[in-house]
Amino acid sequence: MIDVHNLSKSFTLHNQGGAVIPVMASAALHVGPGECVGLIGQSGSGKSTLMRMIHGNYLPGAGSIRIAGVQLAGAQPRAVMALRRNTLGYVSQFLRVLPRVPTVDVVAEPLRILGVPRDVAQARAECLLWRLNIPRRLWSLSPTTFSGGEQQRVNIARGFVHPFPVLLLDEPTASLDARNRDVVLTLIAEAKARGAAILGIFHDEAARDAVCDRLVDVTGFTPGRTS
Ligand SMILES: Nc1ncnc2c1ncn2[C@@H]1O[C@H](COP(=O)(O)OP(=O)(O)OP(=O)(O)O)[C@@H](O)[C@H]1O
Repeated sequence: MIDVHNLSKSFTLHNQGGAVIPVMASAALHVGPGECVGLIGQSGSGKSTLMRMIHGNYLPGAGSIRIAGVQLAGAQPRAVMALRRNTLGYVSQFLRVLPRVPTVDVVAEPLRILGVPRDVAQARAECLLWRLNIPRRLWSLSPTTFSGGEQQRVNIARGFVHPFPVLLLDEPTASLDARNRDVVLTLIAEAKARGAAILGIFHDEAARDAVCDRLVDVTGFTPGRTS
């Protein structure tokens, strides 16, 4: 489902004399259906950069990224958007929403975009908000004023509302208490059970151990490394 081959990435710092910073070379990984793979490696080793390339936010310098058979590296923006709509879910730590949109609509939106009827999409959104312990009185309000943990849970609900075949999770349990962390781990386990391929960054080792089948150390993709 996720196949990365020979991926390289450098950043060019245009505001610092065009300095080129090589971050990654010859990166390779595979995540199959029903599998959760955790990215590990010291701070600055390139975990987020790899995740952003796989989500299509950063362009790789070279190499191949196939998501459910679709070549992402070099794909047209329209193809990337279609992949994100149907196949590739992404849960980041931070919620980005338009102001004044009610929480339940924020969560239901990925389903609405796919043409799911409003009542069905809202019911699924409400179920996730309930499971993630977002109080019902907040469902009709915009999440822009919610606490950090509440916003993260809204983001998780939005990420899990459609049964994406491929999921990218960037610190999905970062600011959650133990009770909500367990809910998220259950959602991940359920996604694996229905066959989703999941790639995650989890700084919380207990969470990582609970859901990851394998770990990939991105330090092994540091440019100039001989191993
Ligand atoms: N947009 C960018 N422009 C320039 N350099 C960048 C950019 N994004 C990341 N980098 C650099 O790439 C390297 C890898 O960063 P990245 O955020 O991927 O590491 P990480 O392993 O996710 O770190 P952490 O665990 O601290 O979040 C760092 O040296 C960082 O400074």
